[in-house]
Amino acid sequence: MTQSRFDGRRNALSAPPVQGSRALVTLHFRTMAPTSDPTAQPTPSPRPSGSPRERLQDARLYLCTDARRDRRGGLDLLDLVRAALRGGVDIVQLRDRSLDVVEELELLAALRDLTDEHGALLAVNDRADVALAAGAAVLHTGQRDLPVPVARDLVGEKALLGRSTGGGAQAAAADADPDVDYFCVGPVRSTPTKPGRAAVGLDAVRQVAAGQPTTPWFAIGGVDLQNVRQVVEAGARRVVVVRAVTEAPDPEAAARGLRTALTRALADDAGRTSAGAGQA
Ligand SMILES: Cc1ncc(COP(=O)(O)OP(=O)(O)O)c(N)n1
Ligand SMILES: Cc1nc(C(=O)O)sc1CCOP(=O)(O)O
Ligand SMILES: [Mg+2]
Repeated sequence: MTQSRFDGRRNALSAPPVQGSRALVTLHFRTMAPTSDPTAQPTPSPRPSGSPRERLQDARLYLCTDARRDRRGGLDLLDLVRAALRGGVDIVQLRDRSLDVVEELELLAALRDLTDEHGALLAVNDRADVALAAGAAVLHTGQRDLPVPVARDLVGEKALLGRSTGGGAQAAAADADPDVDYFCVGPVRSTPTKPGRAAVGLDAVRQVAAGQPTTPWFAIGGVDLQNVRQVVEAGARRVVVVRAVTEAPDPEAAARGLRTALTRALADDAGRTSAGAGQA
């Protein structure tokens, strides 16, 4: 596992962190050890280079994961994320409220090395200060988190802002907001990963797709290999998953399988209908 330790100094080797109009946080990290497994085979990245906003346009598969402190008998966090990236994940979010800020920043520093190596995007959940400190490309907020204008003011213009919605008016508002770079629609199915949140169902996905949003959007909640085609047929072009990768016995194979299924379903759907043409 990569060892990244907080030392309060700027990492001269890394790209400068995204700066907000109000630079509340000036903490930076220095990577203390090689970031990749020297025995691992290099994986050619199919992902395009370009700005984070350009890469978001091409993103299809987004992984949220907790810190895997108990490992559940499987891979630790960095091995899991490395496997998921090899399998074709485009965006990785660390979502774990049990972490204190120092722990979260240490893990984010290591995750940033990994996502950078793979041309993927790193996302921080909820906290603008942590996103800034980690130099993450993406801050994701929900309906009960920082309001979008406040989040934008804190993280600055370069950062990508993601927003959770339950579809309907929330999705329409997110799509109309120029500060929202992407939004999510869910939970498509009820999920133990988000207890207490009622499923919005595939109808909500269909309704959002029918509105032909211009902002990139993802379906989330209970998405897996078995139902990803249905989700695409309902109009989604991108998906977020948690358990489908984090609880898989082979997370790399799981991510690759999802990616392949998504790509095939998208190609078939595009062949069946032109309604998807021009959709974000
Ligand atoms: C990519 C992505 N989509 C949705 C969520 C959920 O956000 P939120 O509703 O704020 O709930 P928490 O994750 O904060 O519990 C997300 N985090 N990421
Ligand atoms: C983190 C999260 N947000 C949701 C939303 O609807 O906003 S659903 C969800 C959990 C998705 O987990 P899984 O893929 O394991 O079902
Ligand atoms: Mg949140």
